[in-house]
Amino acid sequence: AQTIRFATEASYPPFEFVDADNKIQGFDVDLANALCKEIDATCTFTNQAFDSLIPSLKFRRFDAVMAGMDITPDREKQVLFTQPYYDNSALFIAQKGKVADIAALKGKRVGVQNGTTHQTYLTDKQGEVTIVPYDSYQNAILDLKNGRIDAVFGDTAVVNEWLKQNPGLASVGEKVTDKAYFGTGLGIALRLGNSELQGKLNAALDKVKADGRWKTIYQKWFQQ
Ligand SMILES: NC(=[NH2+])NCCC[C@H](N)C(=O)O
Repeated sequence: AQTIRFATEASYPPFEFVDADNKIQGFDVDLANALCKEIDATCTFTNQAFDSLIPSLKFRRFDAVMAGMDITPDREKQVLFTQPYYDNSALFIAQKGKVADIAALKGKRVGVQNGTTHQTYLTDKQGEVTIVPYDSYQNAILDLKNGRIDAVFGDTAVVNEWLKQNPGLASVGEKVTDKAYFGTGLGIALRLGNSELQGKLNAALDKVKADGRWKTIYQKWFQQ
């Protein structure tokens, strides 16, 4: 059977995280395994910095990136995406009672992970905030709790997870859905030209979406 080498950045529950046994787990991993089963492939997962995923994919260190990655026009110039496998949006989070709304973020320090759409959006659209880049969102949340930064900007599903774990934090303003930045959903990134693998994964996605497997995996990770 074919082996598909997946890479991710595993500090982003519930999409991907490293468990107590040092195994990479989460929605993306379960979905990837369902797709691989469908196409009779063996799948492996490795973990590395988010901003190095696309460059390493191009260098053929692995075959696919599944990392809660938004399908955006910018990235589509560099990689080939599957059809969307999850609808996405973004949300700000801060200490409860500290930031009234998005306008109140003016002049404040906002943490984002390097290489994310959140970082690009703030750079282009929120010139008045001070962007504080992190290697991982885990470290950004620690700094938010310690008061070193005023807010963090991340994917809505992940922000909701942080809210569950941290009663002292609250979301700020409405979800941000600007398609130019947050795209048309999350996709699996492949090398440009790898339409063979794209075709297989898209057909497998159609299957698992239609037969209820997608929903089962969704409920496991996104419903408490
Ligand atoms: N595994 C991760 N750390 N993912 C971060 C993804 C952030 C955002 N959805 C993006 O595509 O840029």
